[in-house]
Amino acid sequence: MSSTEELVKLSASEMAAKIRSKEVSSRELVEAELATIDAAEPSIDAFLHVARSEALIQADAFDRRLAAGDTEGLPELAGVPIAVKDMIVTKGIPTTAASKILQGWVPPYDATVIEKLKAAGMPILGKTNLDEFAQGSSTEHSAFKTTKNPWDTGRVPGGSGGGSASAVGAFEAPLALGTDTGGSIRQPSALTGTVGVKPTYGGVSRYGAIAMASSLDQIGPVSRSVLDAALLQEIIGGYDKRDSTSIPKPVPPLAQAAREGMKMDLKGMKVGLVKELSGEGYQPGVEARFNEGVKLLEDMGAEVVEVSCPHFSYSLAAYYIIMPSEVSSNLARYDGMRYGLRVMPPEGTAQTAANMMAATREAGFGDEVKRRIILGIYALSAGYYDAWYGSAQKVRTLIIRDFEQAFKQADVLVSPASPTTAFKFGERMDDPLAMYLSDVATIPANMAGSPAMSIPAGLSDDGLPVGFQFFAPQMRDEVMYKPAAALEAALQAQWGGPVHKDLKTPWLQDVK
Ligand SMILES: NC(=O)C[C@H](N)C(=O)O
Repeated sequence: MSSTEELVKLSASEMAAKIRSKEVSSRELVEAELATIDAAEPSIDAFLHVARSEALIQADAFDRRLAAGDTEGLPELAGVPIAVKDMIVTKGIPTTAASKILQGWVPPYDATVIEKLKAAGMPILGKTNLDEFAQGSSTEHSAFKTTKNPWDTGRVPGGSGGGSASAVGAFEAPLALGTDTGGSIRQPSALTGTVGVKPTYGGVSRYGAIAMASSLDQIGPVSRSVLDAALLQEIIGGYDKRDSTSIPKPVPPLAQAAREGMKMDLKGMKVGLVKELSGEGYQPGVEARFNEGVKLLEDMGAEVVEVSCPHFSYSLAAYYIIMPSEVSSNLARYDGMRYGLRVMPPEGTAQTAANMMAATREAGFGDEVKRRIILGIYALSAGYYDAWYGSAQKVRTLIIRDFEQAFKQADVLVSPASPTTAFKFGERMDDPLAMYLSDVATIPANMAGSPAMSIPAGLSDDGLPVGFQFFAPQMRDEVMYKPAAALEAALQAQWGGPVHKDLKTPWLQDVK
């Protein structure tokens, strides 16, 4: 039996191989991750809730199934534990969206992706921290705690899914689920040296994902390797009749594409460098690592061309009209009537339903959420609707056309995933625009509904991880997995292992 540290540093597919060869049980893996969580949480704070007993029960059930030889239909990652962003509902396990307004709510049902994880025999370790209702880029807007970046605990892990990214980055979980509305999987992955994928819109069911901006939201994988992300997306993806935007098509062969990529041969592939996603505002160390990555793609036989997507420059502005509009409508359901917090109006005020709702929302929502609800209501109000919301929707169409044009010139597009490395706590909290700009490179894919992913591209001059982003055409997610796996392999050959081999993990020292 390996030590806890050795075990938790394995990739998910390596863990799965050890389960199959009976070297470890699912229970042993869960126990190792729980011990790591206990040791890491005082410094990392990635979890809002650790589902200790549920995870052990699920692991034992899987181990019994394996012992009985009942393995039919089980995917490759069967038995491997996973963490889940607290934006996804889990039956019997508290789900808060990191908001006081949902504190204490225990969902009576599972999201489709959770049902699929359970069917795959994957124990759920717990629920990870996020910016309240997934609104933010640093996880500092959580109503409960701030998650630290394992590469420097004085810095943010990105957001909104900083909890999932840090949990995977700090070896508290081999895998996690996130949600990505404007970059909330990819930007935290870039900042923590993990792999983060936003699948095609409609490729993974949103049933049971707490709605932020429904036309943009998408659930996706966080992992420490490209192959692990592919294997996980194959498990959670596919048609679901309970999500009206779900695409009735099978999941593309993602793991096969990743394995193809690991052969490091990209002859015949055209890679498009997105001109608008570099230059001003991009940290020199980020651009340097990105350019080296592009060079490696070329060395493996890819042809690199520059493509222009002129309307990408408007995507942040249009996103900040469309997203708050949808937020203002989706968050209207938190009315103190049905679930979560209820605050009665102060004494001396009329005890009406309207006053109760106002008091509940005043106490239950944080400042960033209130800011977006106000922006959204304004953008949708009579007289402003056409000017704001209507124009933003037109920009969205132009962004979709930019992608269509670009994919005529290249098979896959690339850019840095985040213009900067991880920033310090507090640095962007008083300046919402600076915070919003963190997502400038990730938002275009959400606007177009197309798939995109970030993989580690090494460390910048400041010693912090840099994310390399790939974009693929809609419903062709496999197209990005091949070059991503190839680049990962080429980089690892250069570094002598995955990027996190250089991560100092003092919290693991005392874990037995
Ligand atoms: N959920 C996301 O992708 C959110 C994005 N970072 C935002 O603040 O809107």
